[in-house]
Amino acid sequence: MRKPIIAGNWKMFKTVSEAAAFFADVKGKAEIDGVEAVICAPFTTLPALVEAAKGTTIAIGAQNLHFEDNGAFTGEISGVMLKDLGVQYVIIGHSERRAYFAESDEIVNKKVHAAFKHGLTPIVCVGEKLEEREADQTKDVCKVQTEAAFQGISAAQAVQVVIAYEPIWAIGTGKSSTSADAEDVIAYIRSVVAGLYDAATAEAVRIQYGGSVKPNNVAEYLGQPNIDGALVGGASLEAASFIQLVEGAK
Ligand SMILES: O=C[C@H](O)COP(=O)(O)O
Repeated sequence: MRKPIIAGNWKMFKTVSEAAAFFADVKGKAEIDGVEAVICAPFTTLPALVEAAKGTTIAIGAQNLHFEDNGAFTGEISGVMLKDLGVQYVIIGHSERRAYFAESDEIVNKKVHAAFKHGLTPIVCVGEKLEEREADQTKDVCKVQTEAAFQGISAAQAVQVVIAYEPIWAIGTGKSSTSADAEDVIAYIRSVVAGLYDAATAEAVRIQYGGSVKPNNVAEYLGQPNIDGALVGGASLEAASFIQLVEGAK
């Protein structure tokens, strides 16, 4: 039985005081039996959030990490540093990182290895561009990205990975994939994982949908047999909305 997981991706939003105020508002309310709630926040807010989350069921995640432990990589943050803070999750390979920071499938894979090396749970993003969707390449793109991300990852590690299927054309646009389309692609991604490992491993992996998920559509996605949660950008920024998203995943 896969536990539903709602992860907020704040992207480049919120100061430390804004993050603290948000957490005070969701504490207790976004803690719902049977649903895992995660907040993936900017690096600067992580120490305060990790501290605030102590004793709660809300997990804190980062939005990126470097694949090396340390070194001359100006501006980067490593898994060692995130683990040291008490961070539990890390988003890897978000389409914005792939598009604006030239993250290749190979880099994504190195980052997945780095996350496991430091006991962080990766949320690995895959998904197609609009032109790839229109060219009927959605499943091919997701297959290539998924297989690359899992390269060299053991079955014992694979079951811990959270995959986020995010069609790029649906991110921040208000144009969400239909729940049936998202289910179709996510079921396919699960079959790709089965091909890499086995049916039991694929059954255990949690796969989220992401792309214009809102409180009013989250339950529809989560109602699909293969959709185990959501990675949410815009609608995760307001406390009331984040609480509704977690409630909607029950
Ligand atoms: O990581 C989250 C996704 O990019 C979705 O963002 P959105 O919910 O604002 O469309």
